[in-house]
Amino acid sequence: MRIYFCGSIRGGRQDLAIYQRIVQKLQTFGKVLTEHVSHSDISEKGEDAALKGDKEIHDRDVEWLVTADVIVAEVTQPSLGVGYELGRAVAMHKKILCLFRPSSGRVLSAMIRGADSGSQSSLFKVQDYTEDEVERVLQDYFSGLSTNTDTQ
Ligand SMILES: O=c1[nH]c(=O)n([C@H]2C[C@H](O)[C@@H](COP(=O)(O)O)O2)cc1CO
Repeated sequence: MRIYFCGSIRGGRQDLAIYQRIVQKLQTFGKVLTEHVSHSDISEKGEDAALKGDKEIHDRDVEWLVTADVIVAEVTQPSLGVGYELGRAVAMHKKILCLFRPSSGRVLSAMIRGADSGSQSSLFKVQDYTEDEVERVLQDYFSGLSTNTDTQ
């Protein structure tokens, strides 16, 4: 399973510790293409622009999106890049899980929450969670995916 993880970089790195827990758990389900999003040496300046220009970062990430089986996004810290990735992934008809922590005091964008039709079969899911339950929430989502695959 190829998993594309989205998390804020230039939007702010405040949630880095939770990104690390998410990526660690995702690695038990498959290959995380964007593991670097959880690296503590990537600041809010982004990946080393001298090594990789913005165009290279964009083109590489869109290519990874194309090959991904599932997208998991932590959307509590608002990020233009994450919003863009999600819009592109919707257009590609990918399975998407967005994770949001209401305890942050923020209200999630209607363009993200409203993309979840609420139906069982929706490809786009928004899940509210608290930090202590993040591994369980991921476990439940991925168990559901394999059950669906088994019955297809
Ligand atoms: O250096 C980068 N590398 C990179 O892979 N990204 C991608 C992955 C993240 O899910 C998303 C973060 O966007 P932003 O930087 O606008 O918060 O964009 C974004 C940047 C910097 O914008």
